Amino acid sequence: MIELGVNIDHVATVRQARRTWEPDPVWAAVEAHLGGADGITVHLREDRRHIQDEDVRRLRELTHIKLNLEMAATDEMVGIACALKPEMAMLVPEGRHEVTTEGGLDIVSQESRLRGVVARLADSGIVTSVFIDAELPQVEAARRIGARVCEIHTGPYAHAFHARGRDAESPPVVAELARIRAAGEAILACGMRFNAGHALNYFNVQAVARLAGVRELHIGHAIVSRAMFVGMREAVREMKRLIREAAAAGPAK
Ligand SMILES: CC(=O)[C@@H](O)[C@H](O)COP(=O)(O)O
Ligand SMILES: NCC(=O)COP(=O)(O)O
Repeated sequence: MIELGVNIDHVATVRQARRTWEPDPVWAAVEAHLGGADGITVHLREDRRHIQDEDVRRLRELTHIKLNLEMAATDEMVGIACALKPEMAMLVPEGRHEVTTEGGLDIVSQESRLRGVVARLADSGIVTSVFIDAELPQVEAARRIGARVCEIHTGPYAHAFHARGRDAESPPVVAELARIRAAGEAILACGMRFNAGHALNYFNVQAVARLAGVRELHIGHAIVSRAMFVGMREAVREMKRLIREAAAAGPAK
């Protein structure tokens, strides 16, 4: 079964637009769970533009939902993770001016520092995932620093899919998907867990869910957007159904 981690960052984005108390991301997490989410993802950004420290603390205190904490590989964030002990911490690159994460973490250029971060997290019982581009040197570096999970950045595939009018057969879309597939095969060959995420939505998710060996998809913006119209439980149910159907169809020939 492919698990769905629902990213609730943008529930907090709406709340922070007014610096008020609603909508509550913890409530959204519970609704997502009731809709069938297998876990919750939050990205505690250094600039705290959406999710706040208190949200993560309340998620841990008030729910028993598996938590994937996305974070920059900084001392501050590692300290927060070690105190809150999410089931998984995903290391991501952060740019202060980006609208959302623009690329994968460059592990190759900072291997020794990141090896220390992974070791600190492991000492607190936290599994480390790394958000990387679909590039074999990054996969190999992820293994060397001791990451147990790689989440492949699906943004380039999603953007190609959108730019090509949702034509799954168009060469750029096929090429991006092939890159994710090759990275996934390398991740599995290294004995790591193969996850994927970023900019997945109700139109583009099925091709990714059909990739052999993919274990978890992390999806936020599309689900939160749909939840505005149909409610969080239904938005999650619909996404789970698409993923289930695609996985049942098996890898594309
Ligand atoms: C790492 C990733 O692909 C996303 O989870 C993204 O970083 C979420 O953060 P924002 O919601 O701030 O875009
Ligand atoms: N790691 C990807 C994630 O959590 C969700 O990203 P998006 O669906 O909001 O682009």
